[in-house]
Amino acid sequence: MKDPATMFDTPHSAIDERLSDTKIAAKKVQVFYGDTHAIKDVDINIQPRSVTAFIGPSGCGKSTFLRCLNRMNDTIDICRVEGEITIDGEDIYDPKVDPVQLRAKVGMVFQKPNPFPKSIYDNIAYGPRIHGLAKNKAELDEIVSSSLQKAGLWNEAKDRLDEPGTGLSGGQQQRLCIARAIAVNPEVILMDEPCSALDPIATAKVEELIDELRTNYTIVIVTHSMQQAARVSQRTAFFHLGILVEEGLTQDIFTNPQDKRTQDYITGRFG
Ligand SMILES: Nc1ncnc2c1ncn2[C@@H]1O[C@H](COP(=O)(O)OP(=O)(O)OP(=O)(O)O)[C@@H](O)[C@H]1O
Repeated sequence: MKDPATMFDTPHSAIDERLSDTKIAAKKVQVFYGDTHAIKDVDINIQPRSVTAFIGPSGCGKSTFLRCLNRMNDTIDICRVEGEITIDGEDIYDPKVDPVQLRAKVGMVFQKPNPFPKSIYDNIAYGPRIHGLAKNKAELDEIVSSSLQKAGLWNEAKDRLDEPGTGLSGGQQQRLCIARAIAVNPEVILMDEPCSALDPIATAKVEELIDELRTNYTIVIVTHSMQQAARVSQRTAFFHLGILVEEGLTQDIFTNPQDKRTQDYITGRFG
Protein backbone atom coordinates (compact mmCIF):
# COMPACT_ATOMS: atom_id res chain seq x y z
CA MET A 1 0.00 0.00 0.00
CA LYS A 2 1.33 3.42 -0.95
CA ASP A 3 2.22 5.57 2.08
CA PRO A 4 0.04 8.72 1.91
CA ALA A 5 2.98 10.71 3.30
CA THR A 6 4.98 10.10 0.10
CA MET A 7 2.28 11.43 -2.24
CA PHE A 8 2.92 15.17 -2.14
CA ASP A 9 4.76 17.38 -4.58
CA THR A 10 3.06 20.79 -4.35
CA PRO A 11 5.09 23.44 -2.48
CA HIS A 12 3.39 24.66 0.73
CA SER A 13 3.50 28.29 -0.33
CA ALA A 14 1.49 27.55 -3.50
CA ILE A 15 -1.25 25.78 -1.53
CA ASP A 16 -1.33 28.43 1.22
CA GLU A 17 -1.73 31.14 -1.39
CA ARG A 18 -4.72 29.40 -2.97
CA LEU A 19 -6.44 28.56 0.30
CA SER A 20 -6.62 31.88 2.04
CA ASP A 21 -10.44 32.46 2.22
CA THR A 22 -13.32 30.82 4.03
CA LYS A 23 -16.43 29.45 2.29
CA ILE A 24 -17.97 27.57 5.21
CA ALA A 25 -17.36 28.48 8.85
CA ALA A 26 -18.54 26.24 11.70
CA LYS A 27 -18.39 27.47 15.29
CA LYS A 28 -18.98 25.36 18.40
CA VAL A 29 -21.12 22.86 16.54
CA GLN A 30 -22.75 20.14 18.65
CA VAL A 31 -24.92 17.34 17.34
CA PHE A 32 -27.10 15.08 19.47
CA TYR A 33 -29.10 12.00 18.48
CA GLY A 34 -31.43 11.86 21.49
CA ASP A 35 -28.95 11.52 24.37
CA THR A 36 -25.99 10.57 22.17
CA HIS A 37 -23.59 13.48 21.82
CA ALA A 38 -22.21 12.71 18.35
CA ILE A 39 -20.36 15.98 17.52
CA LYS A 40 -18.65 17.97 20.24
CA ASP A 41 -17.69 21.61 19.91
CA VAL A 42 -16.45 21.51 16.33
CA ASP A 43 -14.88 24.67 14.89
CA ILE A 44 -13.65 24.60 11.31
CA ASN A 45 -13.20 26.96 8.36
CA ILE A 46 -13.58 25.33 4.96
CA GLN A 47 -11.82 26.94 2.03
CA PRO A 48 -13.52 27.77 -1.27
CA ARG A 49 -12.67 25.99 -4.53
CA SER A 50 -10.70 23.25 -2.89
CA VAL A 51 -11.26 19.75 -1.57
CA THR A 52 -11.42 19.15 2.18
CA ALA A 53 -11.35 15.52 3.34
CA PHE A 54 -12.93 14.33 6.60
CA ILE A 55 -11.16 11.24 7.92
CA GLY A 56 -11.37 9.25 11.14
CA PRO A 57 -12.40 5.88 12.55
CA SER A 58 -15.88 4.46 12.08
CA GLY A 59 -18.50 6.22 14.20
CA CYS A 60 -16.35 9.30 14.90
CA GLY A 61 -19.01 11.61 13.41
CA LYS A 62 -17.67 12.43 9.92
CA SER A 63 -20.98 11.84 8.14
CA THR A 64 -22.96 13.52 10.90
CA PHE A 65 -20.86 16.66 10.63
CA LEU A 66 -20.97 16.58 6.81
CA ARG A 67 -24.77 16.43 6.94
CA CYS A 68 -24.83 19.54 9.13
CA LEU A 69 -23.42 21.52 6.20
CA ASN A 70 -26.63 21.27 4.15
CA ARG A 71 -29.04 20.58 7.00
CA MET A 72 -29.61 16.98 5.97
CA ASN A 73 -29.77 16.17 9.69
CA ASP A 74 -33.07 18.13 9.79
CA THR A 75 -34.63 15.05 8.22
CA ILE A 76 -33.72 12.89 11.26
CA ASP A 77 -36.31 13.42 14.00
CA ILE A 78 -34.09 12.68 17.01
CA CYS A 79 -31.20 14.79 15.70
CA ARG A 80 -30.47 18.22 17.21
CA VAL A 81 -27.78 20.60 15.93
CA GLU A 82 -26.40 23.49 18.02
CA GLY A 83 -23.76 26.12 17.29
CA GLU A 84 -23.33 28.19 14.15
CA ILE A 85 -22.60 27.30 10.54
CA THR A 86 -22.25 30.05 7.95
CA ILE A 87 -21.73 29.84 4.20
CA ASP A 88 -20.36 33.05 2.70
CA GLY A 89 -21.15 34.64 6.06
CA GLU A 90 -24.86 33.63 6.09
CA ASP A 91 -26.21 31.50 8.92
CA ILE A 92 -27.62 28.38 7.20
CA TYR A 93 -29.70 27.53 10.31
CA ASP A 94 -31.49 30.90 10.24
CA PRO A 95 -35.26 30.20 10.17
CA LYS A 96 -35.46 32.35 7.03
CA VAL A 97 -33.31 29.84 5.11
CA ASP A 98 -35.28 27.41 2.93
CA PRO A 99 -33.58 23.99 3.31
CA VAL A 100 -34.60 23.01 -0.24
CA GLN A 101 -32.80 26.04 -1.69
CA LEU A 102 -29.87 25.42 0.64
CA ARG A 103 -29.54 21.83 -0.61
CA ALA A 104 -29.41 23.08 -4.21
CA LYS A 105 -26.57 25.44 -3.26
CA VAL A 106 -24.92 22.72 -1.16
CA GLY A 107 -25.41 19.51 -3.14
CA MET A 108 -24.76 16.02 -1.86
CA VAL A 109 -23.49 12.77 -3.33
CA PHE A 110 -23.99 9.62 -1.28
CA GLN A 111 -22.08 6.42 -0.66
CA LYS A 112 -24.31 4.31 -2.86
CA PRO A 113 -25.20 5.81 -6.24
CA ASN A 114 -28.92 6.64 -6.01
CA PRO A 115 -30.25 7.67 -9.43
CA PHE A 116 -34.00 8.28 -9.59
CA PRO A 117 -36.00 5.55 -11.38
CA LYS A 118 -36.19 7.82 -14.42
CA SER A 119 -34.30 8.35 -17.66
CA ILE A 120 -30.76 9.72 -17.64
CA TYR A 121 -32.16 12.97 -19.06
CA ASP A 122 -34.85 13.27 -16.38
CA ASN A 123 -32.39 12.51 -13.58
CA ILE A 124 -30.52 15.68 -14.52
CA ALA A 125 -33.56 17.73 -15.58
CA TYR A 126 -35.52 17.08 -12.35
CA GLY A 127 -33.72 19.65 -10.18
CA PRO A 128 -33.60 22.45 -12.78
CA ARG A 129 -37.34 21.89 -13.42
CA ILE A 130 -38.37 22.19 -9.76
CA HIS A 131 -36.07 25.18 -9.23
CA GLY A 132 -37.31 26.87 -12.44
CA LEU A 133 -33.81 27.17 -13.92
CA ALA A 134 -34.80 26.68 -17.56
CA LYS A 135 -37.23 28.87 -19.52
CA ASN A 136 -37.78 26.32 -22.27
CA LYS A 137 -36.82 22.88 -23.55
CA ALA A 138 -33.72 24.18 -25.35
CA GLU A 139 -32.38 25.66 -22.11
CA LEU A 140 -33.14 22.45 -20.24
CA ASP A 141 -31.35 20.42 -22.94
CA GLU A 142 -28.36 22.72 -22.52
CA ILE A 143 -28.31 22.25 -18.73
CA VAL A 144 -28.54 18.46 -19.15
CA SER A 145 -25.69 18.29 -21.66
CA SER A 146 -23.41 20.72 -19.83
CA SER A 147 -23.98 18.95 -16.48
CA LEU A 148 -23.15 15.58 -18.04
CA GLN A 149 -20.07 17.09 -19.66
CA LYS A 150 -18.88 18.60 -16.36
CA ALA A 151 -19.39 15.22 -14.71
CA GLY A 152 -17.36 13.49 -17.44
CA LEU A 153 -20.32 11.37 -18.52
CA TRP A 154 -21.45 13.02 -21.76
CA ASN A 155 -19.65 10.71 -24.18
CA GLU A 156 -20.97 7.61 -22.46
CA ALA A 157 -24.52 8.94 -22.01
CA LYS A 158 -25.30 11.17 -25.02
CA ASP A 159 -26.78 8.38 -27.15
CA ARG A 160 -28.87 6.91 -24.35
CA LEU A 161 -30.44 9.92 -22.63
CA ASP A 162 -33.87 8.29 -22.73
CA GLU A 163 -32.69 5.07 -21.10
CA PRO A 164 -33.06 4.54 -17.33
CA GLY A 165 -30.29 5.98 -15.15
CA THR A 166 -30.32 2.72 -13.22
CA GLY A 167 -29.10 0.93 -16.37
CA LEU A 168 -25.68 2.61 -16.14
CA SER A 169 -22.71 0.95 -14.42
CA GLY A 170 -22.09 1.80 -10.76
CA GLY A 171 -19.33 4.27 -11.60
CA GLN A 172 -21.44 5.88 -14.32
CA GLN A 173 -24.37 6.10 -11.91
CA GLN A 174 -22.18 7.92 -9.39
CA ARG A 175 -21.08 10.39 -12.08
CA LEU A 176 -24.78 10.77 -13.01
CA CYS A 177 -25.48 11.68 -9.36
CA ILE A 178 -22.64 14.21 -9.49
CA ALA A 179 -24.12 15.63 -12.75
CA ARG A 180 -27.53 15.81 -11.02
CA ALA A 181 -26.00 17.82 -8.18
CA ILE A 182 -24.16 20.12 -10.63
CA ALA A 183 -27.34 20.78 -12.65
CA VAL A 184 -28.81 23.11 -10.01
CA ASN A 185 -25.72 25.36 -9.89
CA PRO A 186 -24.34 24.38 -6.49
CA GLU A 187 -21.45 26.21 -4.87
CA VAL A 188 -20.57 23.38 -2.53
CA ILE A 189 -20.67 19.63 -3.17
CA LEU A 190 -20.67 17.27 -0.18
CA MET A 191 -19.57 13.70 -0.88
CA ASP A 192 -20.12 10.95 1.67
CA GLU A 193 -17.74 8.11 0.75
CA PRO A 194 -18.62 8.53 -2.94
CA CYS A 195 -16.32 5.74 -4.12
CA SER A 196 -16.94 3.07 -1.51
CA ALA A 197 -19.27 1.10 -3.81
CA LEU A 198 -17.03 1.49 -6.88
CA ASP A 199 -14.26 -0.63 -8.39
CA PRO A 200 -10.73 0.84 -8.70
CA ILE A 201 -11.19 2.06 -12.29
CA ALA A 202 -14.51 3.78 -11.54
CA THR A 203 -12.93 5.19 -8.35
CA ALA A 204 -10.04 6.66 -10.33
CA LYS A 205 -12.51 8.34 -12.72
CA VAL A 206 -14.49 9.88 -9.87
CA GLU A 207 -11.26 11.05 -8.19
CA GLU A 208 -10.12 12.69 -11.45
CA LEU A 209 -13.51 14.34 -11.68
CA ILE A 210 -13.26 15.65 -8.10
CA ASP A 211 -9.89 17.15 -8.98
CA GLU A 212 -11.39 18.92 -12.01
CA LEU A 213 -14.48 20.11 -10.13
CA ARG A 214 -12.51 21.86 -7.42
CA THR A 215 -11.73 24.65 -9.88
CA ASN A 216 -15.38 25.71 -9.66
CA TYR A 217 -16.81 24.18 -6.51
CA THR A 218 -16.02 23.82 -2.83
CA ILE A 219 -15.89 20.09 -2.16
CA VAL A 220 -16.04 18.28 1.17
CA ILE A 221 -15.51 14.53 1.06
CA VAL A 222 -15.83 11.89 3.76
CA THR A 223 -13.53 9.00 3.06
CA HIS A 224 -12.27 5.89 4.82
CA SER A 225 -9.32 5.75 2.47
CA MET A 226 -6.34 7.76 3.57
CA GLN A 227 -4.80 7.24 0.12
CA GLN A 228 -7.91 8.82 -1.36
CA ALA A 229 -7.74 11.76 1.06
CA ALA A 230 -4.08 12.23 0.14
CA ARG A 231 -4.81 11.99 -3.59
CA VAL A 232 -7.82 14.29 -3.84
CA SER A 233 -7.76 16.81 -1.00
CA GLN A 234 -5.84 19.97 -0.26
CA ARG A 235 -6.97 20.04 3.37
CA THR A 236 -7.80 17.22 5.77
CA ALA A 237 -9.75 17.17 9.02
CA PHE A 238 -9.27 14.25 11.42
CA PHE A 239 -12.23 13.38 13.67
CA HIS A 240 -12.16 11.09 16.70
CA LEU A 241 -15.05 10.32 19.07
CA GLY A 242 -17.04 13.34 17.84
CA ILE A 243 -14.14 15.76 18.26
CA LEU A 244 -12.28 17.51 15.46
CA VAL A 245 -8.80 16.63 16.61
CA GLU A 246 -6.79 18.34 13.90
CA GLU A 247 -7.31 20.11 10.58
CA GLY A 248 -4.76 21.48 8.16
CA LEU A 249 -3.04 21.12 4.82
CA THR A 250 -3.34 17.50 3.76
CA GLN A 251 0.39 17.11 3.38
CA ASP A 252 0.95 18.39 6.92
CA ILE A 253 -1.68 16.07 8.39
CA PHE A 254 -0.06 13.08 6.69
CA THR A 255 3.59 13.99 7.10
CA ASN A 256 3.68 15.98 10.32
CA PRO A 257 0.53 15.51 12.44
CA GLN A 258 0.49 17.55 15.62
CA ASP A 259 -1.68 15.23 17.71
CA LYS A 260 -0.76 11.70 18.72
CA ARG A 261 -4.29 10.46 17.89
CA THR A 262 -3.90 11.68 14.29
CA GLN A 263 -0.50 10.06 14.08
CA ASP A 264 -1.84 6.77 15.44
CA TYR A 265 -4.70 6.81 12.94
CA ILE A 266 -2.69 7.65 9.85
CA THR A 267 -0.07 5.07 10.71
CA GLY A 268 -2.79 2.44 11.08
CA ARG A 269 -2.53 1.93 14.84
CA PHE A 270 -6.30 2.18 15.22
CA GLY A 271 -9.47 2.59 13.20
N1 LIG B 1 -29.62 8.39 12.50
C1 LIG B 1 -28.94 8.18 13.64
N2 LIG B 1 -29.58 7.91 14.79
C2 LIG B 1 -28.92 7.72 15.95
N3 LIG B 1 -27.57 7.76 16.06
C3 LIG B 1 -26.87 8.01 14.95
C4 LIG B 1 -27.50 8.22 13.68
N4 LIG B 1 -26.54 8.45 12.75
C5 LIG B 1 -25.37 8.38 13.41
N5 LIG B 1 -25.56 8.11 14.73
C6 LIG B 1 -24.51 7.97 15.74
O1 LIG B 1 -23.65 9.12 15.70
C7 LIG B 1 -22.29 8.75 15.83
C8 LIG B 1 -21.51 9.23 14.62
O2 LIG B 1 -21.95 8.50 13.47
P1 LIG B 1 -21.51 8.88 12.00
O3 LIG B 1 -22.26 7.99 11.06
O4 LIG B 1 -21.59 10.32 11.80
O5 LIG B 1 -19.96 8.48 12.03
P2 LIG B 1 -18.95 8.24 10.83
O6 LIG B 1 -17.63 8.72 11.31
O7 LIG B 1 -19.47 8.84 9.58
O8 LIG B 1 -18.95 6.66 10.73
P3 LIG B 1 -18.66 5.69 9.50
O9 LIG B 1 -17.28 5.98 9.07
O10 LIG B 1 -18.80 4.31 10.10
O11 LIG B 1 -19.70 5.98 8.45
C9 LIG B 1 -22.27 7.23 16.02
O12 LIG B 1 -22.24 6.97 17.41
C10 LIG B 1 -23.59 6.79 15.42
O13 LIG B 1 -24.05 5.63 16.03
